[in-house]
Amino acid sequence: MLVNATRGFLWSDMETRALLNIWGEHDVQTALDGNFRNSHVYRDVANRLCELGFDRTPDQCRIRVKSLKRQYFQAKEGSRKNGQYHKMCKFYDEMERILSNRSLLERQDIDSVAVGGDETMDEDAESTELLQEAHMDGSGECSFMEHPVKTEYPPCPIPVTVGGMSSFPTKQISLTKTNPPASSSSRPRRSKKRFANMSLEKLMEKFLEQSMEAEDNFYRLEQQRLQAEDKRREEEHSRELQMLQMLGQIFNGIRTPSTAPQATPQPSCIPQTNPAVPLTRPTFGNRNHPPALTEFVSRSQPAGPVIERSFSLGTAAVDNVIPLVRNTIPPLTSKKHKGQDGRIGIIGGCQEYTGAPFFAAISALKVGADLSHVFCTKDAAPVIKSYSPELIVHPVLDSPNAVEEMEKWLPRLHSLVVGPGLGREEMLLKNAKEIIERSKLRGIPIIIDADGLWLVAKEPSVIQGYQRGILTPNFMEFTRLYEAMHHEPLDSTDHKRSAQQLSIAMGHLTLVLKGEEDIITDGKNMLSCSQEGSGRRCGGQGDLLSGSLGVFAHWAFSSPPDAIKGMNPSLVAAFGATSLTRQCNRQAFHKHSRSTSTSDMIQEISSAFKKLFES
Ligand SMILES: NC(=O)C1=CN([C@@H]2O[C@H](COP(=O)(O)OP(=O)(O)OC[C@H]3O[C@@H](n4cnc5c(N)ncnc54)[C@H](OP(=O)(O)O)[C@@H]3O)[C@@H](O)[C@H]2O)[C@@H](O)CC1
Ligand SMILES: Nc1ncnc2c1ncn2[C@@H]1O[C@H](COP(=O)(O)OP(=O)(O)OP(=O)(O)O)[C@@H](O)[C@H]1O
Repeated sequence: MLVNATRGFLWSDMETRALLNIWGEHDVQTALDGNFRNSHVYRDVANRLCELGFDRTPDQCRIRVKSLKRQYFQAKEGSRKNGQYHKMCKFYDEMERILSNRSLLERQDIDSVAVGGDETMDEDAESTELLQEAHMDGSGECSFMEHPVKTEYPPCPIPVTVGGMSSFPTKQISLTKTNPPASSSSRPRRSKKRFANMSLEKLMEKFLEQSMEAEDNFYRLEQQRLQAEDKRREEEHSRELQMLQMLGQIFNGIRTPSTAPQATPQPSCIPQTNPAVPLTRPTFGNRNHPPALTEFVSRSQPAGPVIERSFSLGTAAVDNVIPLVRNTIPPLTSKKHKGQDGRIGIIGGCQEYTGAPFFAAISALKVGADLSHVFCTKDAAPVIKSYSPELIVHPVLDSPNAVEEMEKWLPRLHSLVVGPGLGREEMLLKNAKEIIERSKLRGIPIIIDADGLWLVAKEPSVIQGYQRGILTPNFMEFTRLYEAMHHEPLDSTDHKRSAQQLSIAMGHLTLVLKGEEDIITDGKNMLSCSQEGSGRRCGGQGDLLSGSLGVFAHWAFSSPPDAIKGMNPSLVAAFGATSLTRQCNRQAFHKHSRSTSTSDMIQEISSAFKKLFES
């Protein structure tokens, strides 16, 4: 889902930051280096931006980057003179970070690279041109007098749809007229005279001030337009929900007794040593499916049109899912280096809970990640570290600059698991929220579990609509989320329907409702994993699931779409992780029966993985 439709030349700050994050990636910069033609690189940039929900063409990305570089180089040049101009480039710090290495190279290349106005010129040539434009020569003549600086605004008024906002300040319109680079012969002489007595710095300062003012106006208007759009979308969304609920009620009303859900829980498939003391947790609601290994649910019974449509999209054969998971698993070859098969981050671990982040992190390693990082509080770190020398433990979650400390690692992480053992302290939840926001900008798959779901119940917008987000609630957490989103008690007779409704309300986020059967849905398709486990419900099984899901999610999102037959990568990953968790539970139970603990299950990851995905 696109969070942001194309808006021509107007770029919001969020969109620009996302673009800069992608453009600043090492692989993008390397691809741009020394490539005369860069259209394929910008195609890739536009694709990645699209994955974050921003719809931009490769050309728009390239022009935006070019414009940002121009602003940066001008500000940098100005800054060299009086230390003030850098404040006038909104994204100065970001550009500085990205270009600090490149600019040296580019400066050396100035003489060797051809300068031209061609928009398809290669990256180095663009930078050279930008540097030259920003450069003021020794005679005191500013080069931008010769080549008036192009702003990112178009040469015509901007169409704004929100009422009362169609006219722009005259200053802004006059600025747009400086857009086309005029040749020195066609430049009006008058303007040169008018500026002749002004000092160079004053002139530049004036120009930049006007640019900033114009830019601010655009952003203000754009923000108003977006707010209006958001409001409209929210209204539409709540109308849809109302419809869905009404249809659900109608559907419940017309269901015949033979198709009504049966509330009687099915017994566990594993024989229990003492039937008088059942080991199974009481189940909630309908549990009436064949004892198949897996089930790809496609509803054919009468349902309201909305539900019917949603389910009709998801029809795949049961046996197709495990092979798809297999297709995502990277081969073990001697050609790879450490880290390539997965660097997973776990956000969680506080004074009370040190086991949960450990279980999640070590499970990620055992499934096949190369590196597993835990970001926890200061007092939890030595404890977690003492469990295993294999984990990289960062005691930063409660530090004053926690977000910056964690953000430093984001470019290196392939996926993030937020919540195991996080606790519910306000400050920790705030830091977790901020790091989720920043990870979203980078397109990192984010799995939210345990206390992370507490945060989502309080502030759903933190993850709502993010297509690489996966929620893994147990029944309690699910109820909390459902009621927060729907403002009414959960009807626990039909888990699948409720899970679908919640996924839709969360913007088609993938949801794994854990329980006697694990229900996986993105609101359109539904998978159910009822692989035989056991009746043993020791704490920490959910952590094993979320940690391994971090790895499967990274693999699934890095696989080409045809490897997973076009299926949503989150669904494939979730199916892999739930099958594995249940298989571990089953194997551990065979060895340890009632004493089975999560550590015993973790011991089984290797053979369970082999059995499910490599045999
Ligand atoms: N070794 C460690 O360090 C571990 C640490 N952990 C960490 O602990 C933190 C808190 O997590 P949490 O799940 O205990 O908290 P919360 O959501 O308040 O639920 C508790 C309440 O919900 C209920 N309940 C639970 N499941 C249910 C179900 N399926 N169906 C129905 N009811 C269910 C249950 O009700 P009861 O049966 O007790 O009446 C109970 O009252 C979190 O950070 C987590 O990661 C764990 O990972 C374990 C290993
Ligand atoms: N009633 C059940 N029958 C069989 N398996 C179950 C049942 N409930 C949970 N499971 C298995 O345990 C896994 C974890 O679910 P659980 O409800 O224990 O999560 P959790 O409460 O979040 O765990 P944690 O203790 O780590 O917080 C599920 O994915 C499923 O495989």
